[in-house]
Amino acid sequence: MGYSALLSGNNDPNNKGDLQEGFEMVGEPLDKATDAEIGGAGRNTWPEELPAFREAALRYYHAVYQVGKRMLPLFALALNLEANFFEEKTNKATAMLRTLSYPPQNGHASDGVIGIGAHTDWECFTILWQEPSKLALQVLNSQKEWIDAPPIPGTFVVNLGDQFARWTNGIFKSTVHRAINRSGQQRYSVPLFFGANWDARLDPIPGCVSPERPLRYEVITAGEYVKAKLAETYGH
Ligand SMILES: O=C(O)CCC(=O)C(=O)O
Ligand SMILES: [Fe+2]
Repeated sequence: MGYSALLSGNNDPNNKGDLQEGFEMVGEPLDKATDAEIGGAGRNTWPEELPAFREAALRYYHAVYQVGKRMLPLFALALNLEANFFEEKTNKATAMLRTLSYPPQNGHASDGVIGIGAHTDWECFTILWQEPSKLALQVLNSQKEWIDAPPIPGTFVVNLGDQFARWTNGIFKSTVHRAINRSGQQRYSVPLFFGANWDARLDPIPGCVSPERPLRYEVITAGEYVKAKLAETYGH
C-alpha cells in the first residue's frame, strides 16, 4: 500500500484508467511503525518527505474505523439479527483508507477516462468524506440512472459494498458509483473501506438463502475477495 499515480488504476473494465491519484493505506498502530504485514493486505510505504502525513492519516483512519465499528450493530438490527451478529467476523476488521485527488476534467466522459469509473466497493461498507462544494460523485439507481451525490456539509456518504452483498445473498446491494470531477478545480475525497476480518468467510447469513433466492455467490474469504479485486483493478 502506498502512492498510486494518475491512471494507475481502472475500476471499470470498459474504461482506460481512472483520472485520480492518491495514497492507499491499511491500519497500523500510531505509536510504532510496524514491519509486519497487516492482515495479509500488505504494509504501508509512507512518503519520507512528508513526516506529518503518517500521523494525520493514521489518526483519521483510527477515528473513522471506530465509527465503522459502531455502525455494524445497526446493519445487524436492520437484518433482524442480534446486534452483535457481526462482532466475530469483524473483531480484526481490515479497513483500507485512500486519500484521493482528482484533477479537473473538461468536456464529456466519452473517451473512457473519468475520475473513477463505475464500480462497487469491495468491503462491507464505505465511509466517504468528500471535499465540500465540489460535485463529482454519482450513484446508479434501480432505474439505471446516474444520480448526483453532492457533498453535504458535516456528513459522510455511506455506500454498501460487496462483502455485505455476499453475506446477505444480494438482499443488501452494493451501490454502483463513479466520480467525474467537472468542478473546474482539483477535488479531494477520502474513502475508508470497512472490511471484514481477512479470514472471515463470506457465507450467507441464515435466512438469506431460500428456494426463491438461491445462493448467488461462491463462498470465499474476505481477504481472497479483496486480493482478487486489487489484482483486477491495479494489476498487482
Ligand atoms: O471520490 C469519490 O467520491 C469516490 C471514490 C470511490 O468510489 C472509491 O475510491 O472507491
Ligand atoms: Fe468506490
